[in-house]
Amino acid sequence: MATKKSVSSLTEGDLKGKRVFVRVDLNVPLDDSFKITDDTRIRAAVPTIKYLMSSGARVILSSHLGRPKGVTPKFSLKPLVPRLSELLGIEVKMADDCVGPEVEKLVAEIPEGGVLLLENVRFYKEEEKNDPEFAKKLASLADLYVNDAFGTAHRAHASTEGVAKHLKPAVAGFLMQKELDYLVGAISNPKKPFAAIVGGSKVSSKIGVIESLLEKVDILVLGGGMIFTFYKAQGYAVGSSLVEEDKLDLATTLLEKAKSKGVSLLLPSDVVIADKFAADANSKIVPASCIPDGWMGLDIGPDSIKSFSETLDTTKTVIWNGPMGVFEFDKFAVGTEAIAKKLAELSGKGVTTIIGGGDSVAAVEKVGLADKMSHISTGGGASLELLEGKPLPGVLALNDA
Ligand SMILES: Nc1ncnc2c1ncn2[C@@H]1O[C@H](COP(=O)(O)OP(=O)(O)O)[C@@H](O)[C@H]1O
Ligand SMILES: O=C(OP(=O)(O)O)[C@H](O)COP(=O)(O)O
Repeated sequence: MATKKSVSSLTEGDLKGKRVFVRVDLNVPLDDSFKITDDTRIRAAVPTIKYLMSSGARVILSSHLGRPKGVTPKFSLKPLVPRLSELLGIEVKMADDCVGPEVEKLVAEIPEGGVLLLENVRFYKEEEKNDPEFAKKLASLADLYVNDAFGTAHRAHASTEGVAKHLKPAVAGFLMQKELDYLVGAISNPKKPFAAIVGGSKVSSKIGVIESLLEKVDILVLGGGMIFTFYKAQGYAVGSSLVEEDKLDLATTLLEKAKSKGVSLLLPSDVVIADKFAADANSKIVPASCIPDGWMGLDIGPDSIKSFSETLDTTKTVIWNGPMGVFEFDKFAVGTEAIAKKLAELSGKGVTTIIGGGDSVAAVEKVGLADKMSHISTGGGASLELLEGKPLPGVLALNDA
C-alpha cells in the first residue's frame, strides 16, 4: 500500500473552523448496565481528536458499536459520552442520529474546537452496504475526512470507505498511522532476527497469516489449539485435543514450507492436558507426542516455555497473534502469561514487540503488561488481514502522501 497522507500534515491553517468527519472505532465492550469494561479504543482515539480540537477544527465523530440490525437502543453510543468528555476535557455533544436535518443543525452549532458524536452509524443498513447515497449524506456534513478507525479499516463501509470519495483531503489519523507503522513497517523491514508467535484455536483461521509470515520471519513459534493438527499430521497421539481433520495435509505442507525457506519452526515439546474442557479439569503435563485417550491439550508445558523463551531471547523483533492455551481458564493460562512476561522483558531490552490484536491483547492486558509492549493493536480482524498482506479498504481510500 502506498503511504497515506496523515492528519499530522494538516496545519492550523488547513483545519481552523473546518468541519472534520472523523471515523473512529469506539466499538468497546459494555456490561449489562452499559458500563465500559475496557476503554482502550476510546483512549486510542484521543490524540487525533485533541490535535483537531487544538487546531480549531469542528470535530464530527462517527463510529459503530456492535452489529445492530436497524436502530437498537442497546447499541447506542450514548454510554460513551461521559468517558469521552472526561478524556477530552470538554463536554462532548451527542446527536440522536448520524444523518438528516437534526444532525445538520447540531453540526452547524459545533464551535471551533468542539466535538459532536454521531449516533451508531450501523443503525443504517446502508453503512455496511457501502451505499453511495448514504456515504454522500455523511460526507455532506463535513469539509474533510480523517479515518482513525484502524479496527474497522478492513471493512469497506460507507463511513470507512465510501465517504472518503467525497471529501478532500481524506487522511489517516494518528492511531491509524501508528498501527500501519508497526504492522506494515516493522514487519516489512524488521530488525533481525525476526520471530512470529502464532497461537489461537484453529489453524484454519491463521493459514493466511502463517503463510505470509513464513516469507518474512527467521523463527516461527506455534502454540494454542492449532498445534494438535500439526501433531496429528506427524502421526502423534493427540487424545481428544482440538484437531481439524481436513487441515492435516495443510499442516504438513506448512512444515515443509518452513523447512524449505530456512525458517526455524518451533512446536511445543510438552503440553498441559486436561480430562475435560473446564476451568476445574484435572490436569497433568506430558510430552507432546503422547497425549492419552480421553485427555486434551489446553496449554503449552514448562519445557516448551523454557525453550520458546530461550529462542525469543535471540530476537530483535517479535510479533505475537493468538494465545498459547485456553487462557480464559487460570489453570491453562500459564503458557500465555509466560510468553506475555517474556515479551515485556524483551521490550525493556530494546526488542520491538508487537501484539497483533484479538485474544493475545486480552491476555497481555489480563497480566497488566500492556504498557510494556512496543505496540498493541486495537484491531483483531484488521491486524490479521494486514499480517496476511491484504490491503485494507479504509486505508486504500485515503489520499496518498
Ligand atoms: N489448546 C487449545 N484448545 C482449545 N482452544 C484453545 C487452545 N488454545 C487456545 N485456545 C483458544 O483459542 C481462542 C483464541 O483463538 P483465536 O480467536 O484464533 O485467537 P485470536 O483472537 O488471538 O486471533 C481462545 O479462546 C483460546 O481459549
Ligand atoms: O471489534 C472489531 O473487530 P475485532 O473484534 O476483529 O477487533 C471492529 O470494531 C470491527 O467490528 P466488526 O467485526 O463488527 O466489523
